[in-house]
Amino acid sequence: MPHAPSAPVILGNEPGSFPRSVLAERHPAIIRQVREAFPYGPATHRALDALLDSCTKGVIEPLPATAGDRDRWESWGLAEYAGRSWYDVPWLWSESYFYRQLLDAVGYFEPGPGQGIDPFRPFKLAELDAPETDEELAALDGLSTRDTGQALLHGSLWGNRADLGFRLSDAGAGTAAAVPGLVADDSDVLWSLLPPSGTGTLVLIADNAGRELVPDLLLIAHLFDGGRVERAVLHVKPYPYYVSDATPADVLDAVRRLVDAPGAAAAYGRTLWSAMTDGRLTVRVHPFSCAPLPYADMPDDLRRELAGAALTVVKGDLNYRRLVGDRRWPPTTPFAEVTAHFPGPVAALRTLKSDVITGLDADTEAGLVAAEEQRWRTSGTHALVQVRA
Ligand SMILES: O=P(O)(O)OC[C@H]1O[C@](O)(CO)[C@@H](O)[C@@H]1O
Repeated sequence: MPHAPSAPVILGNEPGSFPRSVLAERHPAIIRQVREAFPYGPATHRALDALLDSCTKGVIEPLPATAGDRDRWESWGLAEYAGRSWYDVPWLWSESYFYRQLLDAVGYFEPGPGQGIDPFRPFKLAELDAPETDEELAALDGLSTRDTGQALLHGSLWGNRADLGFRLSDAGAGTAAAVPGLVADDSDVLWSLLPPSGTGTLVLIADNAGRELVPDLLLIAHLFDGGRVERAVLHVKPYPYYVSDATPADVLDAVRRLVDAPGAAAAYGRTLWSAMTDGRLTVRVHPFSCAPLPYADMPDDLRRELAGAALTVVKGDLNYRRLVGDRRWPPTTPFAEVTAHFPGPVAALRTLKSDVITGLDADTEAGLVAAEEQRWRTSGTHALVQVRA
């Protein structure tokens, strides 16, 4: 068996690093934002205070004995990491566990008034209702048939920039013009895996709701309309995660937003509506979608499902980190090598919002470093389409 490539796992403890700033600054900001989202009662405020204390000054706490997913989390690393500093464990793990603990603080999992209430819903709905969303949908009316596929692929790709958590630390991120900064572009290979008259299944592992999920859905509708796929499976998160990650409720809100829109957007919405109604488009929530682990560790049932897809499209920065492994790879490490574990053809569509990168050619890396030192890795102004057929 060929030997799998490796590189150091990213932790949160390096002074001045991006991961450290997420743990030390972004997570407290998210707690503040959630605190103000709803008129929570005193017990929730106390629980949020305790989480703030734990994640800034304390250690990783276990889940309550009543938590239905406690065993799962123990096997995902909690047994090993409880009692350790949030900064000293893999950053992928500590970020993911932060969101699990945040939901605990607002009573998301326990019977009571907070059960099932998405603490991020006000921000997601505001984005879906924003005038920018109207403008993006109106632009569909002007697309020429010849370019539609590529335009929708780019819409889905750059939609990943509109990430609510990301905007907490970069106020201009959602509005600045997208630099035409594709650092890798395998879109020809992607289209070759989805030929017209395709009879296969597309799996799309979604990332953010709102202005990312809408273009993801438009892309899926386009693939149905063009006969490039027979079925599509949209994987979303089983519970609110990373502020804006899509859940099943967000999918329904987005499809309704489309069917209620004027012009071409409504036609795409109707394609999706009927595909959902007759079962060609299904929404899946797999527990592993919120796991703090790389996809190399995916469970067998998910592995079997993805093995049967004509293509799995993996959206966004976090999913990229999970796909290639959240490690300090030399940027020229081949994408095909770090995704060799994946059970079928896979495409990553991602704007660059964290240090992890693979699959660059040496000239591209040198050009980016010369122009921006290392800022291109996290600024969200560059993007990639990488495919392993
Ligand atoms: O929504 P996306 O594209 O997965 O981005 C979320 C990103 O937020 C961060 O976790 C930082 O909070 C990124 O590094 C991460 O990967």
